Amino acid sequence: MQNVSPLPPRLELPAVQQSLLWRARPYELLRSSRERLGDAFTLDLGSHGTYAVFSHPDALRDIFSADPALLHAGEGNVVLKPLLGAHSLLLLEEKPHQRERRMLGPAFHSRRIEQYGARVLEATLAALRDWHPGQSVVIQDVMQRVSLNVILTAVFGLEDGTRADELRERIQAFLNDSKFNLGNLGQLREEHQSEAWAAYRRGLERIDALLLEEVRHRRELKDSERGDILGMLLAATYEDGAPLDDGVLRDELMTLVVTGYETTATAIAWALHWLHASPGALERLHGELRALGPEPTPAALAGSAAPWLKAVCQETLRLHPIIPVVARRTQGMCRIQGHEVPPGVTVAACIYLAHHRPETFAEPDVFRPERFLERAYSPFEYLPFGGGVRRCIGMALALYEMKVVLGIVLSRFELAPLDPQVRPQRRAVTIAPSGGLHMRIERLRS
Ligand code: HEM
Repeated sequence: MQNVSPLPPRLELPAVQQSLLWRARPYELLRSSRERLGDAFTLDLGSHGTYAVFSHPDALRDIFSADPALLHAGEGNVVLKPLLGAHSLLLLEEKPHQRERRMLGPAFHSRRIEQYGARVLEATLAALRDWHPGQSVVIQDVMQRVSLNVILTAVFGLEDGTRADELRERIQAFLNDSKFNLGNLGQLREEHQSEAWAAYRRGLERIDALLLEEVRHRRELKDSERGDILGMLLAATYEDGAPLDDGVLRDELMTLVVTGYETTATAIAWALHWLHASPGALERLHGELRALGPEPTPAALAGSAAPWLKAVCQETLRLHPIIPVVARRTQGMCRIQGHEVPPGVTVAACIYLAHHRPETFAEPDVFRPERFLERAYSPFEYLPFGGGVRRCIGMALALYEMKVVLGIVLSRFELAPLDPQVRPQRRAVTIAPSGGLHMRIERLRS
C-alpha cells in the first residue's frame, strides 16, 4: 500500500496572526511558510478556515485534474452571492457549472476576441484623450476606466446614450466605493440592518434595473449579430433548446464586470511598473513597437509580430499573478501529492509560489520576459488564469486587452515613475501596486 500522510505541516503561528498577515501581506506569509515548511503546508486562517496550500507542479496536476464533484470551487465565492446572484458561473458547481460554461465559452474563444479589437482600441484612446505632457496620472484608475469600457462595449455592446452613460457611471461608482469592497461584503451583510447595507442594496437595485432594461432592449432589437458577447448569449441556447432567461443573463453580466474590471487593469499597471523598473526590457519593447509603424493596430499588437510584448505580459503575470491562490473545497477524502486531505478543507493551488519556484524559473524574483521566448511551461508550472474546469473564461480577452492597451500607451507616450517604492497591496479582488502607481507623462512619442 502506498504511503500517505494527512494534511501538510501546519504553520506554528496563532490563527489571528495568520489571518492578519493573509490580509495585509499575503506574499510574505506564503513565502515564509514555504521557507519554513516546504512546498506544501497548512494555514489556519480563522474565519476563512483551514487552507492546505500546494505549489509543486505534481500537486497542481492532482488538484486541476480531480473530479469536480470532489473539489468544489464555487463554495469559496459564496460571499459574492448578493452581488453576482445565484446563477453566476463563479458560484455554480458540477453539472450546472458545466452547462453554463458551455453556453458562455464560445463568446470568449480566442478567435472571437479579435473581433473586439476596434472596441478595445476605442476604449483605450478615450481614456488617453486628455493625457498631456507634464501631467501626473494614477495608472490603476486609468486602466480600470479602460477595462470597464472594454467590458461595457465588447461584452455588453453598449453604445453612447443615456442608459449607457448611467450604467457606466453607476457601476464605476459602485465598484470603487470602499464601503462595498468585495473583500468586506460578508461583514457588511452581517450588519444587515445597517445604513451601509441599505445603501448597498439601493445602489445594486438601480444597476440591476439598468442591466435588465438593456437586455430587454437588445431582445427587442433582435440584433444578435452586432458582434458583442451579449448578442451571442441572447442567440445561444442550452442543449434542450431553451435560451438564457433575463435573470441568468443579469447574473452572468454582473459576473463578467466583477471578474474583468479590476483584474486586467491591475495586470497592466504591474506591467508598466516592471517595464519602467527594467530599462532594457522597455527599450526592447519600444524597438518592437516602432517596427510596427506609428500607430500599430490591435491586430498587429496582439499578433506574432510583437513577441516581446507578449513575453512582457506573460512575465508580468508570472511575477504578479493578480490572484495569488485559487481555492477548492474538498467534498470527500482527496489525495493530493501523497497527502490524504479530509472533507471540509480548503485546498489552495498557490499560483504565486508555483511562479516563484527556482526549480522552474531561474532567478524567480527577477523580471526576465525572455524566459518565455526560451522555453514553454506546462499548465502546472505557469498558471496565472488558474486551471482545470474552472480556468478563467476571460483569459483570451484579458491577454488581448493587456497587449493592445500596453502597446497603444507605450507607442504614444513616454512615462516616468513617480513612486519611490511600490509594494503589492490588496484591492477589492486583486493584489495591485500600492497607491495605484503614480506616473508622469513625459512626452508624446513621435
Ligand atoms: C489579467 C486578467 C485576469 C486574470 C489574471 C484572471 C484570473 C482568473 C483566475 C485565477 C480565475 C480562477 C480560476 C480557477 O479557479 O482555477 C479566474 C476565473 C474567472 N475569470 Fe478571470 N482573470 C482575468 C480576467 C478576466 C476577464 C477579462 C474576464 C471576463 C470578462 C474574466 C472572467 C472570469 C470568470 C467568469 C471566472 C470564473 C470561471 C469559472 O468559475 O468557471 N477574467 N480568473
